[in-house]
Amino acid sequence: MIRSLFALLDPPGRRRLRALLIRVGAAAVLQGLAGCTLIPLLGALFSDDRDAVWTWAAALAGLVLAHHAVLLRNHRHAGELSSALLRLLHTRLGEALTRIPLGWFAEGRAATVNRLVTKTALDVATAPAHLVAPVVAAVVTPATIVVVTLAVQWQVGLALLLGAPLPLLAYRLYLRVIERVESTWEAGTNRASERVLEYARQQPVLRAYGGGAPLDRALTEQDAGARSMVLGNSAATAPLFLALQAVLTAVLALTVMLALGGEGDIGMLIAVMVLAVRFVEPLTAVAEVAGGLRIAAVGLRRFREVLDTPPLPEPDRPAAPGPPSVEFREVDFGYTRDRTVLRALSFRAEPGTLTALVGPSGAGKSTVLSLIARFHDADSGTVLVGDRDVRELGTERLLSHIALVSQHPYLFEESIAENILRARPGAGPDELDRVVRLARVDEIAARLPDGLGTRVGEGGATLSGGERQRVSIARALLKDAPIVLLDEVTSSLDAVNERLVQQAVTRLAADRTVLVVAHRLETVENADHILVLDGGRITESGSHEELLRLDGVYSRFVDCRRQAAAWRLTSAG
Ligand SMILES: Nc1ncnc2c1ncn2[C@@H]1O[C@H](COP(=O)(O)OP(=O)(O)OP(=O)(O)O)[C@@H](O)[C@H]1O
Repeated sequence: MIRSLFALLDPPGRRRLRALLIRVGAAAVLQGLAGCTLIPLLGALFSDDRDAVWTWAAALAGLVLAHHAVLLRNHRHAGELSSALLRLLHTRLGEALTRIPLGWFAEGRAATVNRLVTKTALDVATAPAHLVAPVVAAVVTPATIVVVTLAVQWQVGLALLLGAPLPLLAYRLYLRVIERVESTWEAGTNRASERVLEYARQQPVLRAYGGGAPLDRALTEQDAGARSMVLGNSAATAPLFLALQAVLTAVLALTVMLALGGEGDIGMLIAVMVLAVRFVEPLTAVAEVAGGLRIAAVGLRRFREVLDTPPLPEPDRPAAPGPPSVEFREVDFGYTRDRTVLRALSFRAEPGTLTALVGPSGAGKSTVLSLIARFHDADSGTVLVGDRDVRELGTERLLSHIALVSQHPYLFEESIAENILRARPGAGPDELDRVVRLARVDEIAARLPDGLGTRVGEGGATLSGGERQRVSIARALLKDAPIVLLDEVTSSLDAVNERLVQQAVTRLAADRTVLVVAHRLETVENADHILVLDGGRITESGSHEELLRLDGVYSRFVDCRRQAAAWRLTSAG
């Protein structure tokens, strides 16, 4: 753990930790030496040498005072190191989150990040202050006592030396048990955090369909994990304390035998007995903090897993893209090694055209968009934007050329205007006005009490799905990127909203290269090029008329949409 802390810290932090360890070591030596002065002190007492008694009593008092003075300073320094470490962990995590491939966040990582920032960072940061000192003392103080005891009463010194591995073995066993129960508990706690977030956010769905069951299950699983953690902890602590008591009992028995056999004077033997107790004391203290130490070590490993997640490789000098085409050349991709989602996918979208992606659910349409925006890199083949490999453009330059409008756009808990201005914070009121009109957000603002200044709640909760998508289209219009990746809303919108969203999409598409995961017939019919995806492959491609003539998957898709539209018209009528 100390090694991992060193690896994590910056040079000043490393210097601080090194200085703290040296001072903690010095405090432990002073503690050991203070104990050892008992030998001459008790010897002087029993031989009635008053001068020597005062001298050794003064030495003992001096060592105890020095030990406490160093401890006091250590507490202050450990506290400073902890707060520096906490800041560093938060900063490093913040930096890592901006570098990690965007696809990483799609895999339910919100609870993990939340836990790292709140609990795990504290567990790790407080480790040097509360946990490292007992560990260092557990090694240095007994070592000092062994050295001195070997010098004055070698039999007892040897017994201490030979007995020391027993508690160490018990400690290793303890760590192994704790590691196993800790990881089950941690996984359960993470799952419970995710379900709690879901429970708080998705109350309408839960009330409509019932089903607090997943949360109940997750909490039960977490309880079971916590129970096995407590049970495992006490089961593994017992052998540790037993080992310590065994060493202590053996040493005390040996001392008594030596006394009865007339070896050494009585004062020294009593002092050695006291030293034997002091020998196990720091080891007992470390057993008490071992659980916390383990939790901090596991926390540090979790931090490292996130901090060491490799970012996508970035070019030294990002290339400049040409006219905004998008091309896939023989692209294979899978989220996991064992499942390929896109297979040998090839197509080209010319600049200024609209390409519609259609196909059954799970065909890989959204995955195509995520590879263009480089949320992930292709496993093989090449994705080109502006006739350049996206890997040569670098993520920052690539994303500056792309506007993304997702099916469920996220709006921040701020006003509509602030949400739109995120695309270009320096934009003036005229520009804001223009995109608001183009995306038909003016129609939303007119109905709201504070117009564009109305706050929209977490995630845009106070707006409808269609309204949220119009605000996000305005945001994309303000960004004015030459390439637009659009995932159309699948949920059925009312007729007015549908018409307004369609108008907004048409204006966004003008003069841009658009790739749209299309669910609306009107969008598909107007596309320059249609790609039909099935099972990660393009099974049909061409214009609307060409594909209808094939009488295949596309033609069935169109029939389906027409029936749905007719049904909606009939039911509206
Ligand atoms: N983050 C992810 N991790 C693992 N698998 C994923 C992930 N995202 C999508 N998939 C899987 O990849 C496949 C393609 O998903 P994708 O979302 O691209 O399909 P789609 O055609 O857009 O579907 P839909 O129309 O339902 O949105 C699916 O089988 C899906 O389960």
